[in-house]
Amino acid sequence: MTHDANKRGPSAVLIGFMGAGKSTVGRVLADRLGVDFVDTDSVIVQTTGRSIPDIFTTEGPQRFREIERDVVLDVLGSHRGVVALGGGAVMTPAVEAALAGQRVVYLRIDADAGFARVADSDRPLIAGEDPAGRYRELLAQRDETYTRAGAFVVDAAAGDPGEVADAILADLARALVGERVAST
Ligand SMILES: Nc1ncnc2c1ncn2[C@@H]1O[C@H](COP(=O)(O)OP(=O)(O)O)[C@@H](O)[C@H]1O
Ligand SMILES: O=C(O)C1=C[C@@H](OP(=O)(O)O)[C@@H](O)[C@H](O)C1
Ligand SMILES: [Mg+2]
Repeated sequence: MTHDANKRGPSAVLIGFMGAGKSTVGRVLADRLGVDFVDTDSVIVQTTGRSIPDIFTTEGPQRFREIERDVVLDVLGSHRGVVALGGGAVMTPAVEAALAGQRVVYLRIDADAGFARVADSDRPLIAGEDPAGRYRELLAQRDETYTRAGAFVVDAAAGDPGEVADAILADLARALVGERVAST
């Protein structure tokens, strides 16, 4: 999906799987751009007053996706800075549709590197049996959607979070130059 230079929306929306660094890199990117940063998982925690694992356990994954969809659509419609989505948000069709034409950055990570980053975390989708296998399987299922939704694809393991943010900035700058050339 390419982005539409004339469409209003966030400066950039980061998508990709758990551990890609959306939350970490997104904050650095926002600092560098001098704009606000919103992580939709943090908004979910703030608005519900509950942790993500708690919502998954007590309400179930489907209800989590509904809450997530409402928060993400609200943020995409109102926030002009950098947005980091939760890894599964794009799998909700209404979210993927809302991302059309936006400056969407797919932070791509391979299964080994990504799992190593989140193996010790409390992410509910890898809380059961065979977390490494589950991680690999889910990533394989989602890669096509991430690729379709992302206007830019950036290697999430290209360096430390600052270096990944710089790689995103370089891509955004190249696109900006392309837009100016196209409009002259
Ligand atoms: N470029 C990077 N290099 C090394 N570690 C990273 C990088 N980006 C993120 N991390 C680490 O990986 C873990 C997951 O990062 P996070 O930003 O929560 O990912 P996501 O939001 O995509 O799930 C955190 O411990 C974070 O510090
Ligand atoms: O991939 C997913 O379905 C999820 C990713 C998590 O966010 P991060 O991608 O920021 O880890 C969080 O939204 C929740 O645990 C579900
Ligand atoms: Mg995150």
